[in-house]
Amino acid sequence: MKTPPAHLDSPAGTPAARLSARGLTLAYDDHTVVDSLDLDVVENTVTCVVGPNGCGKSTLLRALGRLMRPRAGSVELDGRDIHRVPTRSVAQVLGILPQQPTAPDGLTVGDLVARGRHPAQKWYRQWAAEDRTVVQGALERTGLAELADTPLQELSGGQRQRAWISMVLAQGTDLLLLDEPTTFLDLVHQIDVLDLVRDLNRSGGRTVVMVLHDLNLAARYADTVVVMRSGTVLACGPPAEVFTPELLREAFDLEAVVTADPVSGGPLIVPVGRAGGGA
Ligand SMILES: Nc1ncnc2c1ncn2[C@@H]1O[C@H](COP(=O)(O)OP(=O)(O)OP(=O)(O)O)[C@@H](O)[C@H]1O
Repeated sequence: MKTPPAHLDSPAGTPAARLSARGLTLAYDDHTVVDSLDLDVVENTVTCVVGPNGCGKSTLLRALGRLMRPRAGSVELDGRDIHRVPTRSVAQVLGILPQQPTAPDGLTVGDLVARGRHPAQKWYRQWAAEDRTVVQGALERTGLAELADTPLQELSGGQRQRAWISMVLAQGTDLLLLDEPTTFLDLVHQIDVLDLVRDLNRSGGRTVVMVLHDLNLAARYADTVVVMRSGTVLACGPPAEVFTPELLREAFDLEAVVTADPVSGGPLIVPVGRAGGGA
């Protein structure tokens, strides 16, 4: 994939939006899923949230994206409780790709990506040449330009995932929250998407928080890894410091060898088996 065009960058000269969680508790009915969690997302970096199934990663991401109200504590955007910030203002700085996004039947790829522009549009300006350029740039950036007129339901899982990523890109926000952006993607497209995310961060100034299951991809692409277990943060820091055999045992019940990734020089996790030798 190519370097992101300038119009997909964050607005020049504007300070990056700050996102944090303070004593965040999230629950579904009486089931507490995230418990008194504190997190400061460092601006202009890539943060990967990892952890075993069901530990609360998606729930945390949804709350960070204002899709869920906390039971206690808060999510703060630039120091303000995110639920006190108007929806449109949030959408202008924060784009979220949930785990299982849904779209109405018949929507084409181009229509979906164009929807990403809505928060950027002013009441007096419905659709401008700039919006068209941004949508086209986002489609090209994810290799979908030729499928712009294709209905979403006719795409493969991987193509559909890239269409949603294009929509979030077209939103042009400072902050990108991505839940499993590599779901359904083959290995080459996984690397393409994560290279794109890194480009958007490195040359586009975006702050990225993404949930990833693949620890080695997290090790390669994250500046900071947040390791969750049972709704709390077990460890947070650079992958080389966080991914130790002890931590992997504690967080994932995984016995693993941690060696050097011959490509990135960062940690490479080689699973051995379940810690304790159980089935
Ligand atoms: N909409 C919901 N209603 C009720 N319970 C939910 C809902 N969504 C998630 N849960 C529960 O909350 C817990 C955390 O789920 P969550 O999806 O946040 O975990 P996760 O770490 O993202 O998991 P995975 O790695 O499997 O995607 C699980 O026990 C799950 O069953």
